[in-house]
Amino acid sequence: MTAPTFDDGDAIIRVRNLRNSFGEQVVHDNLDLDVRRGEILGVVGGSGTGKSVLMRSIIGLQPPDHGEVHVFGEPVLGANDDQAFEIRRRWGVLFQGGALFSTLTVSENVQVPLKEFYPQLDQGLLDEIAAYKVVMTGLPPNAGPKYPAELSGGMKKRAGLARSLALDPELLFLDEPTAGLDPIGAAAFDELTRSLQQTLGLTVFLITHDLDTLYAICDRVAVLADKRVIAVGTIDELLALDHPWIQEYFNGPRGRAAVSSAERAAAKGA
Ligand SMILES: Nc1ncnc2c1ncn2[C@@H]1O[C@H](COP(=O)(O)OP(=O)(O)OP(=O)(O)O)[C@@H](O)[C@H]1O
Repeated sequence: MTAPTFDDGDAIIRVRNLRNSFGEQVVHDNLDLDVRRGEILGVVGGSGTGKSVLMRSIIGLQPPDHGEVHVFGEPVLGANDDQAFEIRRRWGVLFQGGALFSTLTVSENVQVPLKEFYPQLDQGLLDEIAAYKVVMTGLPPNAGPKYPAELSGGMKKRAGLARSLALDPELLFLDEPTAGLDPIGAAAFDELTRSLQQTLGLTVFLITHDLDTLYAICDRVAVLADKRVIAVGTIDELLALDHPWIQEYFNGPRGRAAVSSAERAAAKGA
């Protein structure tokens, strides 16, 4: 199997020798990963391989046993409060399930990070920025005053995305953003992610089980297995590797269906 290369000079995220464990359970060991500036990197792996734990380690919510994590060239681990504040300001996170505050409206949810990072902003400006982010994610303007319970699953994801974009981040973390959406809703969310990434020049770290998403919008894919990232590359590069999980994942019935669907979409667009 071709060894993945980890010497990218323009890495916006750089993880080295990461180890995470919970009691006896070692989730990551000797894990390395580079995410290039401007790419959408899909992160895949079997259930429980530690995709979410990896994301939490990168954003500083899961202190590892050891290892190094640099984001924007700055060390995330061991950063003091001021340094952590400055780094966090530059990324947005959409957690699995959206993680909206149920007692706040969509607009108020979007304002949470704005108030934390820019407490001097007056209410009028906060409302204006929130309204802009709501519309930017394809929600109707009247979604702003609604509570999460009043939204469909797809609208909740968009509201979560609007909140993750509140601070105009350079880097976006998305944890299974299309989980639970019907195929049309999922495809629309993929399209939104791609178009925002292109217009805003974002880098996207995207955890997904959705093969259609990988084919539709990911520039490269990182595969988690055996407690580490076993390969990173385009889908074609991964398909050339002789690893059983990769072959089964991409060449199994769902993988083949995703290829057909991507080919149909390409033919339609041509
Ligand atoms: N706070 C925690 N305490 C104990 N174990 C944890 C904790 N967080 C995660 N784990 C364990 O770490 C492993 C990896 O979890 P993680 O949520 O990262 O998996 P995943 O690859 O994202 O899975 P899925 O695709 O099912 O969402 C799992 O076995 C999980 O039970």
